[in-house]
Amino acid sequence: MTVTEPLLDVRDLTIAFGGKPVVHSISLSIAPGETLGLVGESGSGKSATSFALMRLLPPSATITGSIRLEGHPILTLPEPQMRTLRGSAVSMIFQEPMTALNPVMRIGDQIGESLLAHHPRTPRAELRARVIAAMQEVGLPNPEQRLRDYPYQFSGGQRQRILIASALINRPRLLIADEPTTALDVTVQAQILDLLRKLRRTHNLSILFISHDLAVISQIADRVAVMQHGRIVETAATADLFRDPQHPYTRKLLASAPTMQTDRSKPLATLA
Ligand SMILES: Nc1ncnc2c1ncn2[C@@H]1O[C@H](COP(=O)(O)OP(=O)(O)OP(=O)(O)O)[C@@H](O)[C@H]1O
Repeated sequence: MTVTEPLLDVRDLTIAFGGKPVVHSISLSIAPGETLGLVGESGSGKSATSFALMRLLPPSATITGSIRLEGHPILTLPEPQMRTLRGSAVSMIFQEPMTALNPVMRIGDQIGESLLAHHPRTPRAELRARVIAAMQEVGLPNPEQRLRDYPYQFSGGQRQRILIASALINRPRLLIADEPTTALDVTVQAQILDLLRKLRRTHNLSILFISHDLAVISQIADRVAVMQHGRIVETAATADLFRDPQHPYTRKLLASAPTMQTDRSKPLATLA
């Protein structure tokens, strides 16, 4: 792969369920270290798109077009190779961490399981050290003691940190974050966004950040793709999108986000 090649390159991706298209010929790309925001209202096809990138859509879905991740053709790759890429090249975090965590498994074992899925022969002491390091990196307090705790013993924000630790322990190059802060209150949301920004910097991580909330996206994305009814109607650098939205739907999204500064004559403080 040359440095100019995108990490993720999606062309003309169409997804249909029962013959009914829900994603229509979308194209997008993400460069190494870049964060692309994907915004759109509920049902616009954001999650279907993200599951297609992981090749985790149910067999009932018909998918056409192409998805290349670090040059790998995701839609035609044999399943064993795809399993290798999941976790090690691309990982995903979701809105509700509680449902993604196993409630009866200690969190240290859950984070360790992600590592073992790709490195099954990791010696026990090394596994423990890697889990503790991963917990430290995402800001979980007292990792040596807390790795024996269960998910219910953590707050919502801490549970999202556990999932982030799990998702990143194999150092994937792309993180798909599907509404990762939607279930959290505003203060905790800001902390998780801070953490993602820090991890992006430290690891040159690319992020596909999915949200219905343009105000949240503006705090993290370098570029934004706006999705409506399964189509990407506009893609622009975040600052440009806010200053000069081209599509009527983008303008509608901007207008319906009252907490956001939409005065186009001034740069957005949050985009610094
Ligand atoms: N497994 C499935 N079977 C049938 N239809 C599906 C399936 N998954 C998604 N859909 C349909 O695809 C469309 C897009 O859904 P999707 O979940 O991708 O939207 P979204 O933008 O992520 O919305 P939300 O923010 O509410 O999750 C919806 O009409 C949904 O009902």
